Amino acid sequence: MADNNLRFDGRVVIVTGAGGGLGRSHAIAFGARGASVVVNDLGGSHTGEGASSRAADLVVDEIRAAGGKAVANYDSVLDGDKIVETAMKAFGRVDIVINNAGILKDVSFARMTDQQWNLIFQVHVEGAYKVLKAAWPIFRKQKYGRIINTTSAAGLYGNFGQANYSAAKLALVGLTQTLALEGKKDNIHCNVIAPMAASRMTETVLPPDMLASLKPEMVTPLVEYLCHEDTTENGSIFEVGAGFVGKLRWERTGGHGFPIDKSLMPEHISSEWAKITDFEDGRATHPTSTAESMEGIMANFENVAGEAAARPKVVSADGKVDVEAAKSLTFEPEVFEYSERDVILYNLGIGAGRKDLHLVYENNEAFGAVPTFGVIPSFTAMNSVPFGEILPSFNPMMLLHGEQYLEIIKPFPTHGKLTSTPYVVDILDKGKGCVATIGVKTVDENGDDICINEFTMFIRGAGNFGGKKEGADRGAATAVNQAPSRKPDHIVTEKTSEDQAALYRLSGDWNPLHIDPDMAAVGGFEVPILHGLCSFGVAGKHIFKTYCNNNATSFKNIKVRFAKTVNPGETLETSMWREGNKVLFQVRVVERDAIVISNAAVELQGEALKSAPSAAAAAAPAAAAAAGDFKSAAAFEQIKTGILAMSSADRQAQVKKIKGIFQFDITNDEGKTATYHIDLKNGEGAVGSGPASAKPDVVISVKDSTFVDLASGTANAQKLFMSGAIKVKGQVMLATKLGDVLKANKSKL
Ligand SMILES: CCCCCCC[C@@H](O)CC(=O)SCCNC(=O)CCNC(=O)[C@H](O)C(C)(C)COP(=O)(O)OP(=O)(O)OC[C@H]1O[C@@H](n2cnc3c(N)ncnc32)[C@H](O)[C@@H]1OP(=O)(O)O
Repeated sequence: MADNNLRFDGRVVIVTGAGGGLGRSHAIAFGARGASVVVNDLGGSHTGEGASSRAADLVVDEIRAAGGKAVANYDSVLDGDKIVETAMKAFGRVDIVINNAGILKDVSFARMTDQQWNLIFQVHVEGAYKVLKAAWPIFRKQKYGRIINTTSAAGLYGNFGQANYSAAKLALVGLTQTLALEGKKDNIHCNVIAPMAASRMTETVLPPDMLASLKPEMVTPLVEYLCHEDTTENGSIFEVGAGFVGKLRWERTGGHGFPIDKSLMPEHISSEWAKITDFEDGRATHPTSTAESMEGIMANFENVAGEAAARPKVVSADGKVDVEAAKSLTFEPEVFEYSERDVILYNLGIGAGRKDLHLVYENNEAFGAVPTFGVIPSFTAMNSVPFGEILPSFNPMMLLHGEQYLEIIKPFPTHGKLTSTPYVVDILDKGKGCVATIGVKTVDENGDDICINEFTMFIRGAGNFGGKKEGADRGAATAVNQAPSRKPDHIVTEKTSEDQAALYRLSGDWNPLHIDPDMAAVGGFEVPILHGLCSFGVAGKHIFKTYCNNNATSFKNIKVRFAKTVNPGETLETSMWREGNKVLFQVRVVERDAIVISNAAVELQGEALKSAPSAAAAAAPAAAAAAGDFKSAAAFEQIKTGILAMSSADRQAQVKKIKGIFQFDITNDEGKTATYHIDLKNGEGAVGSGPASAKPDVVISVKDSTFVDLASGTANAQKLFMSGAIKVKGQVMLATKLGDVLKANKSKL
């Protein structure tokens, strides 16, 4: 026997229609367990006629006699504010509302009058509304409220002679479910019960021997349980009576999706009727929200008949996947036209900021995308892959990005038009999920190859379709890339922003999983998660900075596995190990100590192979920089290697130590030369036109075809030069970078 430990001391309960039957039972039970009770009853008959105070008074007396606290209220539920006022006047608060009052006007639909219809709606629906409307602001303010609405089996299933009552009772289910959603954040819970009990109302529809066993006291305990402060149940429907308590939910068949590009005719419906109505074929689901209810409809958006009909069938009726048929499919190429704005947006989306001018400022000499940008043009190509057709069961909310491989063939221009064509690489059956890899080849306007991507998707719950478990070895794309056990050579830590996913999605991945809490909940996540490709970009940016001097040609390829999800706002820590021409890396979420990117590597090429520092190599120029030894061309080179490899905070600190006079002689195609100098004192200085007044420590001569004649208007030219608007190549880039750092240091420029 359970203890009587579900108490309601200090709580105030309103029970409507509490003069008899269920309401009386609820009121007495709450009174006995410490609650102060407002016993509302108009005192009318079960059909709504008459009014007397007696029914409510008797129940109040009963509660008081047992040592409880109660007051009577004789208002109609249509005056719900007066009932709530009674509670506030008598007890100063309201915690629980039990909408129990109701009447019947049973008559067959053929004979039902408007008045009979309207009256039932008034008492049941409008009455519940009025009481709740008055209590709601109190609940919200105190961040607490418990509501029970009372529906009926007649509402859930219909009942002969009760069209008005059935319709009104089902309205209360809708009211309950919406209030549960709206009240959740303020700790207001709302549930609905369909009781079966002997009462003045059921007397008219049930035989006497059944009524005897249907005591209201067998319903009330569920109401008490649902209204207790420890109960988390919210938005649920229960059937209760004669000692039975059960929860009710919706069930929907797997249904049938018709092609969206063909007109739908009743004959089509007829031909698929068996499937539309089959609850037993293992495809039925139990949607619990509007978002879940829409899943079937959303999945069907990709059901395009014209193209589908022309393609070989990949998934058989029994769910088997013909991978070879999938590989033979060809899909429409997608064009991605972009400008510097898109490059900046992408770089911002992966955490670049105003301090990374070469990533966010189009006029900066070194402006360009982090090489991981290569996933963006190809992402659009995913639009032409009919996932619903090639995967055994596809639900976009259950899709997680599993792995990514990107091979860079040619550096990306900062604007242009790229065309990407997808193809199926493999479809594996991993039991827990289906793992599908889609390749995408991207070419520029000349048809030259720019990059190749392989997107691997893990679709949870779509496995066990009898497919193969292992795919072929595809070199770097499937390399294991085990992180070494030694200490990382480099670690870069970066806190993502709470708005990271909101920003990243603007680069083309509009998946609602990353922005819409309801959709994330359908996928089983507490909050919208960060895009895998966003974390991928953040880590890629760390490697780009650490090993590549931000040189866009230094990534040959990059491969990652998304091992765990990341939430926007978490701190990503990239650990890096240089092994031959690879930088092996992994990413950890610091707050949860969880490895979120594993089995990852960047293969370096070109300059980066020569200059990419191991930990020891990086230390030497940094040490030189720290010692302030900048007065030789060699030391200047060290600045370049050492300082630019540092984090921006360290770099700023080092630049502050720089002393020296730097002179730049820039010659254009016509042989005109302009000279500028920077006199740095502790990292501060201004660009001057003409040769340095004292003997320069370093003279750098540069030829640049895009360099315009700077001989006139030097003050202006000087500004342009420092802003990077004038495009110069080679070492002058470094001067521009120094200029950036100087600006960041609030130099007098
Ligand atoms: C429509 C356009 C498409 C474009 C795609 C991009 C759309 C984006 O909007 C979507 C996203 O960005 S989602 C966010 C990024 N991704 C993630 O957060 C996924 C994180 N990973 C996980 O949760 C688990 O690894 C998880 C759940 C994936 C697997 O974990 P577990 O279920 O615990 O699996 P486990 O027991 O470890 O392994 C089972 C078998 O699966 C293989 N495997 C594991 N993780 C994998 C992964 N990430 N990718 C590929 N395969 C993976 C394992 O090797 C194992 O195989 P086997 O049994 O053969 O050893």
